[in-house]
Amino acid sequence: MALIEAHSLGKAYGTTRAVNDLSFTVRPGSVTGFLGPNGSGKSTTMRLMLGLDRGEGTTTFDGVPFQQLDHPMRHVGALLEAKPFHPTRRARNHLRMLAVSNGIGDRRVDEVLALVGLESVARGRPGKFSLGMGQRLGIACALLGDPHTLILDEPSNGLDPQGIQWLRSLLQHLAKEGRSVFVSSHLLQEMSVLADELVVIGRGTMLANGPVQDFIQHSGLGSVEVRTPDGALLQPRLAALGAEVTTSDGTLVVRGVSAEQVGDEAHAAGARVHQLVTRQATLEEAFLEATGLSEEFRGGAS
Ligand SMILES: Nc1ncnc2c1ncn2[C@@H]1O[C@H](COP(=O)(O)OP(=O)(O)OP(=O)(O)O)[C@@H](O)[C@H]1O
Repeated sequence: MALIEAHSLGKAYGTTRAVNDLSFTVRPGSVTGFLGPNGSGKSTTMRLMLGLDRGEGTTTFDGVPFQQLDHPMRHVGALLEAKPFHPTRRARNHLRMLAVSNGIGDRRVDEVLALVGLESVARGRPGKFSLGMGQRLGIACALLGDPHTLILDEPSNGLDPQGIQWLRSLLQHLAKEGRSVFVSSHLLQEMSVLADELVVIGRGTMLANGPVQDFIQHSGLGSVEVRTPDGALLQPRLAALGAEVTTSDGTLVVRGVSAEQVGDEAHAAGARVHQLVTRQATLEEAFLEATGLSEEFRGGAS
């Protein structure tokens, strides 16, 4: 078991509410993606979960708050935005220091260095590491205690495409082993293939929480595209059902009704259908729709 339960998390900076009454659970065996626009409160939420910021609410790991865990690194592995590496302390020594203070043996240090692909630079100094190498060292720290729970803030930052694919397989593998993985990312395409569940926030407030597929389907942005020479027969029937219908190149683009309903109406109207395609919204489209009104920082039109 490795259940994370966050209850009524909240945090204000002066008069700004960065996080507002957030409650969610991260189930063992799943990757839960944490999405929100810039400045929506993701990093603050993760710090609150780990007791690194003072605020409202509680987070428990199998029922126990982070501060009350014996050897916390063995229970919860965390990667936060600010990397606390000493720039001149060699990577392996940094890991060894962490290991000793958490009762973890040297063998595990070498294991995690190999796991993140940093064996060849184990004696290198993080100050000279690229962004991606620093990120891999951060992931090694998070994995050091072989924890059953991971909280990772933008772990794919600075990773190249191979690195992102590697990280995806690693996190999915760890989740399959029964661990809980809570991970934030701005890479929505990546999140759509990585995550099972989502927590989506805007301006510190919960916008959606549940399976990725539900979030995409509820967006209302999916459509059914019908290629028909008899659009004039079909269109009014679909409109009468409440569908939103637009035409493009002899194809009706229908929103708000299912493919079955479109097929049935075409049959009833005697309209010939040459092609009928269901097009699902992308996670990016669903995310933009859900967070559109809650963006903290919005660029002007170019
Ligand atoms: N130390 C701080 N002092 C004052 N305000 C802060 C502090 N840290 C964060 N904030 C504010 O709290 C809000 C949430 O910030 P946070 O960094 O948690 O967002 P985020 O979702 O992680 O953003 P990003 O995606 O850009 O990393 C923002 O309005 C930010 O300006």
